[in-house]
Amino acid sequence: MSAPSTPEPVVAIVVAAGSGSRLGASVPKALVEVGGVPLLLRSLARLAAGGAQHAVVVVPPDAADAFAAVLERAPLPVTTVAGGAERQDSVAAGLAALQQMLGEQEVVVLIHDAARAFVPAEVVARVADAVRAGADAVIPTVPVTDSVREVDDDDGSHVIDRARLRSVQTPQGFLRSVIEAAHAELAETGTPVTDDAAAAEYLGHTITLVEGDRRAFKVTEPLDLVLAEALASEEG
Ligand SMILES: Nc1ccn([C@@H]2O[C@H](COP(=O)(O)OP(=O)(O)OP(=O)(O)O)[C@@H](O)[C@H]2O)c(=O)n1
Ligand SMILES: C[C@](O)(CO)[C@H](O)COP(=O)(O)O
Repeated sequence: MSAPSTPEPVVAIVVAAGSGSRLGASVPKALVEVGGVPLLLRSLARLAAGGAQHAVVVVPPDAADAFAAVLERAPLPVTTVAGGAERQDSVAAGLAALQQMLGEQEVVVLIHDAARAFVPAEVVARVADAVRAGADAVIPTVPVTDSVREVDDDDGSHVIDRARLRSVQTPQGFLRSVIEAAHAELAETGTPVTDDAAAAEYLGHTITLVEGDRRAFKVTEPLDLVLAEALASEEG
């Protein structure tokens, strides 16, 4: 009888290098405090509670000191690396840092937006479990609740069946070998994507959808902070 295989460790890449121009705060969005706690630390706590053992935090190159000061309070071991101009560049920087840390060791990688600071730990665990169960690429999604129309070239529009639509959240989970190869291919071909599942799909991998949660919303605009503050005070 062969010994049971050891499950791969879970490492998070938390992209926090965006400026948050739509939020319009005086500090990078990941450092904006909600209930007195920066969004970045809230995200890290959720990832740790969901099973992440280490995090690579991708930070804005011009704010490294401010991030280092906040990360002294991180709830799990972290490595920091400077991000790039687009989210995709920041993910690539995080993957390169993982390569430096781990060589070729296979791990489950959870790629998460720092701005999705209230993602429940159960969603994090659900994504990691699906990767461990053999899925190539796993994303949490929620149904779309508005009616949706697509604008046509002639200024008209037509309705889209929302029953078939899903909003995509993070963390998105992959075996490291899968997402590293995908991002390398995108860089080679200069192909832009808005999320990492699209990167994996570009290489032909199947995307597995798991149940997300409305609380994993992305803090993007000032109104989102109202909901964030309400969730923070509900938690105490
Ligand atoms: N060059 C970039 C751009 C975005 N992000 C990160 O990717 C996540 C999703 O991006 P978004 O929330 O849209 O953040 P911003 O790009 O900062 O927002 P905006 O477009 O309003 O400037 C965020 O956690 C953000 O910090 C990043 O690491 N590097
Ligand atoms: C990855 C993502 O959160 C999935 O919804 C999203 O694509 C990133 O946000 P952005 O506003 O497109 O940068």
